[in-house]
Amino acid sequence: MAIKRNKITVVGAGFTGATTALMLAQKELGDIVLVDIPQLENPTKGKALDMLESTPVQCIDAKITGTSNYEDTRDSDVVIITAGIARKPGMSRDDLVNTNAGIVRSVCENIKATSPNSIVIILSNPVDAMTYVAYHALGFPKNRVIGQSGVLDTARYCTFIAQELNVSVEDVRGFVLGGHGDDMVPLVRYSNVGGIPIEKFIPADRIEAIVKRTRVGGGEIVNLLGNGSAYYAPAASLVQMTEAILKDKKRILPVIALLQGEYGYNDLFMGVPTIIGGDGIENIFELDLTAEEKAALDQSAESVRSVIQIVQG
Ligand SMILES: NC(=O)C1=CN([C@@H]2O[C@H](COP(=O)(O)OP(=O)(O)OC[C@H]3O[C@@H](n4cnc5c(N)ncnc54)[C@H](O)[C@@H]3O)[C@@H](O)[C@H]2O)C=CC1
Ligand SMILES: O=C([O-])CC(=O)C(=O)O
Repeated sequence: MAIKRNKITVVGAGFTGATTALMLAQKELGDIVLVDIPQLENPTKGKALDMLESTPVQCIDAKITGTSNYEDTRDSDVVIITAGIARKPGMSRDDLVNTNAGIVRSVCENIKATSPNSIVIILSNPVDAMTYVAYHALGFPKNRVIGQSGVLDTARYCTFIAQELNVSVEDVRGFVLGGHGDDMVPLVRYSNVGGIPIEKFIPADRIEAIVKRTRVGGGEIVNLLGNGSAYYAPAASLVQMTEAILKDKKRILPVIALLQGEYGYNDLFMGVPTIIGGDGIENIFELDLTAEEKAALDQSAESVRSVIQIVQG
């Protein structure tokens, strides 16, 4: 039997989508189809061709194509949705909800028709609510609909810890729970450097500053860029999730999952630690939380719920 190459579709060929496509290719995770709207078909083809022409230089074997026709995405193994508008300084992610809900819904109808067996990763903001929209539009089992927030938020948190201690980022471990908003919950108690709790190294006021900076990490980049939002670290996060799926790595990653009783929440999409492998979300870990941590998570859950209510109409 011939061994099949992985096929990965990236919907939205803007900053995050194009960067993700290139990073996926650089890891040789499969052949990549980049999709955008018909009005942007030529620029999308141009970006894909430009990336493809970099492959001999980079010694990469990956086909990269651009299109606006979902037929070209047929039977993708993984579909990444980055389609939608991004915020500008002064806006919150929630300001994007109505526009992006319409976009994500229409994209998902196409994906459902052409790649019914795919695992779908959603990036478009406000991402917890967009993952809800995608889940309902796709009708796929919950393990195959995954939102990206925690990998990125954790990457920012770990960057700041490594900077604070001037140690390798490789030795920093931690994770961030909750919604992808300013009340997300970096879990200090479960964070360590080389296995040693960060509280042994970093004074409480500095930890508090790192937690605060993590919570507004997206906004910090938005303010610096001036005309859009982050894309390098978001793309790297999407690639890590895709690799975990396609290589069935069973990585422990914080992602947005449908909660049905976990942590006491029902029918809520929010960031929690999971096992990510060939079946998508293969398990959700329920951690013991202190009363303070649970109260912070409740507040984040409430924020997510209020945005989900907008898309419920
Ligand atoms: N969850 C997260 O951690 C993050 C989420 N984001 C979100 O990702 C989204 C994309 O961000 P960027 O790539 O920077 O924006 P961008 O504006 O550079 O690209 C978005 C692309 O989506 C395309 N698009 C719009 N409607 C479409 C449709 N119906 N079908 C296909 N493509 C469509 C646009 O033409 C554009 O090329 C935004 O909503 C942003 O807020 C960005 C970074 C991190
Ligand atoms: O901040 C934004 O609008 C984009 C995003 O979600 C992030 O970078 O965390």
